[in-house]
Amino acid sequence: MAPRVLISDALSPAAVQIFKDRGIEVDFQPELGKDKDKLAEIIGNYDGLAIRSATKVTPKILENAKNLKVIGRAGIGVDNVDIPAATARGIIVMNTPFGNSITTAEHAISMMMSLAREIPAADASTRAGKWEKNRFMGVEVTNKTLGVIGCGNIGSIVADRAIGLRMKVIAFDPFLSPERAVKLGVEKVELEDLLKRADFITLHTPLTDKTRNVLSADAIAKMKKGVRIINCARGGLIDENALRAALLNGHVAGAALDVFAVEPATDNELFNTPNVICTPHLGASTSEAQENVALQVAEQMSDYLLSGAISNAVNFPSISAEEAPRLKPFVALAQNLGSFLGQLTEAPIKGIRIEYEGAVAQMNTRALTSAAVTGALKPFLQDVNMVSAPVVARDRGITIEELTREKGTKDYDSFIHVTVIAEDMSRDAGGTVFQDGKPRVLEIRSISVDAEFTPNMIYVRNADKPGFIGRFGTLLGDNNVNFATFALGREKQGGDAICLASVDQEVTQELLREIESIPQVKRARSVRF
Ligand SMILES: NC(=O)C1=CN([C@@H]2O[C@H](COP(=O)(O)OP(=O)(O)OC[C@H]3O[C@@H](n4cnc5c(N)ncnc54)[C@H](O)[C@@H]3O)[C@@H](O)[C@H]2O)C=CC1
Ligand SMILES: O=C(O)C(=O)COP(=O)(O)O
Repeated sequence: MAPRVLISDALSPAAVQIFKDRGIEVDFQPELGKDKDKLAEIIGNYDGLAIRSATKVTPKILENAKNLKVIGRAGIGVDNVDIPAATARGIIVMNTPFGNSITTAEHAISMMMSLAREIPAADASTRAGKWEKNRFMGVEVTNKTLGVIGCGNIGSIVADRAIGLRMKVIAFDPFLSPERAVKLGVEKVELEDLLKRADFITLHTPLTDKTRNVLSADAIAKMKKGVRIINCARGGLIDENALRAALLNGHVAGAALDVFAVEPATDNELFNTPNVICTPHLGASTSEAQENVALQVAEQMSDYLLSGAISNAVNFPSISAEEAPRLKPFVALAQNLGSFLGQLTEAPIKGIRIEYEGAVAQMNTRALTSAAVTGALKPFLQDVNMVSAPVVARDRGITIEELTREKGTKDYDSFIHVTVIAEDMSRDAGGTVFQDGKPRVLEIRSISVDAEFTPNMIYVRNADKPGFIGRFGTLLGDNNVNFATFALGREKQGGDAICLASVDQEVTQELLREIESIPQVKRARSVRF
């Protein structure tokens, strides 16, 4: 069945066409994001959800999103998505990190120029027939200092354009390297310094717990008198009450705001405050940017839903379209090895170690590790998947260790070895993918075997003594269970031995008990893949 995608925000219709061209069923309901009850009611029918900032993806929506695999944000900020809740449900969250950055930077510059020359107020007054030539006295931006808070993609474009306007640009961004600052032509400063020196301050950080209210009452008090503030990032970055007070007492000469603490902002105290310019979250609203982000998000979501390729996910490492088919059998191998060990484990798991040897060590091991952890946890937690597994493991105090050795110690190009450390004991198994693309288990408890993973298998630990195979075969025959394949391995002659048999029928607990009554058998378990 074709995957189904819901577009619940005003994306460019270009996205609809991409989904259709890729063979995905798409429902375009651009107003639905505003109706959270309706969204919660129908979200269960979709594999993908494409959004902008109007759709709030809350835990309640996610609870109903039983089939949802991917949320695609046609834009940058993902603060309207509960990422931990999406991750815990195994849902990929992806954005389009560059598609609207020039447009947003241009909006910030437009807002700065509008503030400097009071263009919106002058426009309204002129059209009202007032011709107030003496009322509006602007300021030049040339030679003024612009303070950029958050100098990432958008902040750097703003800095570049401001330098073109002959401004001096200072930037506060803990992650801005001194080399990058030199390259951009900005002076890297601390926040205090920026607040004291800037004539204009523009915000370009994401909204996080660290950046919320970065322009607090305290910060505003440290600014130069007559400062002008531009916010085209997120409303929560400024304490709106403190800003209003500073505008009213003249400490701040003006503020240009594209974003607000509560959106849609239809009733905000700042609207009746002097020297404020407002736009309704238009930072990304140009036809160029909207086309860019819509096309990109539709392609990314289609890639993921159709081939498992992942780009620009904020909660999972990228897997390119070329890499996805190559990685797929190794994902199956890692997951099956983890699953095999998870199914044998009875005591709580304390840790999982995954070792990669040879060519596989160069692959996307984070994705493979997630697959191994998924396999190990699935026997206990049905809903876990590759996206949620690392978080689920961390929340349960399970340590995940990943080791890579580019030079293999085995006779295979690639080898994955998984160890599940439980409170009672550790179990391990290793394997590879053969030329036929099928994963094989080649080692269990350091004993060599060679078996494919099939839906119904019996795993037996026994003593390497004559008589076991005959009795085992007879018992299965008597119970109408047919062997498909049969793999044996032993530590040494007469020592510990193992057997992994693939059978065509389901294996009952009763049959396992009978197998365990064969004198050479120490343990018999059914494992399913
Ligand atoms: N108004 C609008 O329509 C739009 C708003 N945005 C907003 O702009 C934000 C920035 O976008 P990009 O530049 O593309 O993101 P980015 O990730 O390229 O840059 C963000 C920068 O903020 C810095 N940063 C993080 N924490 C910080 C802190 N505590 N103090 C100072 N700097 C900090 C980071 O180091 C990074 O360099 C987005 O998160 C989004 O919320 C983005 C597009 C459109
Ligand atoms: O990309 C972003 O972060 C934006 O804020 C743009 O929001 P929008 O898609 O215009 O609702």
